[in-house]
Amino acid sequence: MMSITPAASPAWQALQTHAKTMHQITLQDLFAHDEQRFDRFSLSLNGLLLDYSKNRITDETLQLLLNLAEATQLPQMREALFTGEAVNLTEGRAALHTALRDPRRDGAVGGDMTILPQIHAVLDQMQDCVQRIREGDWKGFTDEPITDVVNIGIGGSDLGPLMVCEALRPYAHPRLRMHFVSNIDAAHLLQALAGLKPQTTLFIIASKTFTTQETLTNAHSARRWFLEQGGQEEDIAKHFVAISTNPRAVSEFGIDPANRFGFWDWVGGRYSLWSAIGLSIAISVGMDRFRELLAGAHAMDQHFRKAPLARNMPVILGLLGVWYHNFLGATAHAVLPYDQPLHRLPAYLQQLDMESNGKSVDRQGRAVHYSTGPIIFGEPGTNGQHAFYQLIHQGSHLIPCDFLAPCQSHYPLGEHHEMLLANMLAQAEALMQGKTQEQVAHEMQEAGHSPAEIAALAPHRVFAGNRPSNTLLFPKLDPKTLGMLLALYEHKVFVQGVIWNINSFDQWGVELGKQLARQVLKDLRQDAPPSPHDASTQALIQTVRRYRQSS
Ligand SMILES: O=P(O)(O)OC[C@H]1O[C@](O)(CO)[C@@H](O)[C@@H]1O
Repeated sequence: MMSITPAASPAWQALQTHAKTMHQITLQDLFAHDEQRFDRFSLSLNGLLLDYSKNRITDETLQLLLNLAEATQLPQMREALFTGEAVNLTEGRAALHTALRDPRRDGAVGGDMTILPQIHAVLDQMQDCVQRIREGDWKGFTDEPITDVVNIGIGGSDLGPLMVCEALRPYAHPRLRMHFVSNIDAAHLLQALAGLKPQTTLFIIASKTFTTQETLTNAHSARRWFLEQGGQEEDIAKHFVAISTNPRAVSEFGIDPANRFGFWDWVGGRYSLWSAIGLSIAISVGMDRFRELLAGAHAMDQHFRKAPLARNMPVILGLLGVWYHNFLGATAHAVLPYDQPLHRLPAYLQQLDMESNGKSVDRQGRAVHYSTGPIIFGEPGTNGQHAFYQLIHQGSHLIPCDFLAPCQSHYPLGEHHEMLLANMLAQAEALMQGKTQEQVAHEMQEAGHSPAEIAALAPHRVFAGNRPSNTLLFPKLDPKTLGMLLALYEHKVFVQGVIWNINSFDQWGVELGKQLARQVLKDLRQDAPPSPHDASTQALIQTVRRYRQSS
C-alpha cells in the first residue's frame, strides 16, 4: 500500500515532464510517422478488439504509465482483489465479484474453501427457479404461467440487470416480458403495473440491504396492488421473490424464506449483476446464457490477472484514463456504444465508475491533491452525434471517447448496420484528423464561396482534431462478449482506483442526502413544526407545502 501519495512519486513526476513534450505532438503527426501504430497499440481477446492507437501516446508514454502502475503497486493490489483481501478497507470487506464468475464448484479463493460452494449453491437455486418460470411450471394463483417479471431495485440492483436484459433482448424468452422499477416516483411503478395481471406477474424485490427507501416503498406498494387486484396473502409466495443479503428483513416483508436468493457482503452493489441480483437476466435469457455471461467475465478476469501489464486490456484502458485525467487535463470521458441494445451501458457505467472512483480522500484518509474519477457520460450512436458531439469535436474540453460496436447486428435490415458502423468509424477518424483552415478554405472555394465569406466562416468550420478515442469491436453482442466487456470496465475502474490510491468499493458520498431526506420528509407535512434549515431549503419547503395545498 502506498505511504507517499502517487503524485509525489518519481513515476508521476516523470509523466508530468513528459506531458509537456506531448502537448507539442499531435495524433496526426504520430500516425504520419508510424505505420505500425495500429499493430503496436491494439490488443485482442477472444474476438474483442481494443484499438487504442488513436490516443496521444508514444511508447515512452506507455512505459512511464506502466512505471506508475508498478510504483502504485498495481500487481500486488490486483492479487489482493482476487484473493479476497479486505480491499474495501473502510467497510473491512473483500470485493470478490470475480469469484462469482469462477466456474469451479469448489476449491480455494484466497485460502477460503467455502466461497465457491456457496456461490454455486445459489446458482443452482437460480437455475431451478429460472427453469420453472421459463417452462411455465411456476404457476400463479390461478394456475397460469408467469408472463411478466417486475424487478424492483435501484442502483446496482437495477442498472446492471436492466442494461444486460436490454443488451441481450435477442435472446429473450418470447413469453416473458421484463419490467424494471427503480424510482420512488410512483409514475415508474404505476406505469410498469398498467396492463399487468397479478395472477401472471412475478415481482423480484432486489436489494442487497433490504433497507433502501425507494425499493422498500415500491415493494410495499406492489404488494398492496397485488392484494387489491385479487391476490391473497397466501398467494404472495407464488408472486414475490427477494434477492438480498438480509434474510430477516425479507421475512419481515412477508416473502417466503425459500424464495430468497442470497448473496454476500463482499459483493458490492455495482458489482452484483453476476450474483443472484442477475436473476431477472437469467429468467429472460435462460440460465445457460447467464452462465455464458459469467464465462465471458471470467475470461476477462483471467486475462486481467495473468497478462503482462503492457498487454493487459483493463490496465491499458485504466492507464490511458489516468494519462488524460491527471496529465492532459481531461475531466470527462464519453462512452459511445454504436448498438441500440447497449443503450443503458453509459448509465450503468456511470454508477460503476463514478460511485467507485468519485472520491477525494485516499486510502489512508488524506485529502488527495490530484483529480480522481472522471465524469462519465454517453448515449448510443448515432443519436449522440445529433446532440453532444459538437462539444467533443469543437468544444474547449478534451473528452476522450470509447467507441464500441458489434460487427454483426442481431437486427439485420437493409444497410442500417453498415451505416451505423460507418458513422462510428468516421467519428473516431474525424476526432483525430480534424480539418484545417486551409482544407476548409479550399472546400469553400470549390463550392463557390467568395473570399469574404471564406474569411468570415472558415474559422467556425475548422476542426482542430487531435482528439483521442479507443475503439472496441467485436463480432456480435452475445452473452460471453458482453460479460467480457463489463468485466473489462470493472477492472479498468479498479486499476484507476489503485493508481489514485483511493477505495473504489465504498460509497459514503450517497449517505448524507439520504439522511437529510428523512428530516425533510417530516418537514414537508403541513403541520410540521419548524426545524432548522438554511434559508434556501426552508423557503423551498414552504413553497412545496403551499403548492401542495392549492389544487
Ligand atoms: O441493493 P440495495 O441495498 O437496495 O442498494 C441499492 C444501491 O444503493 C447504493 O447503496 C447507493 O445509494 C448503491 O451502492 C446500491 O447499488
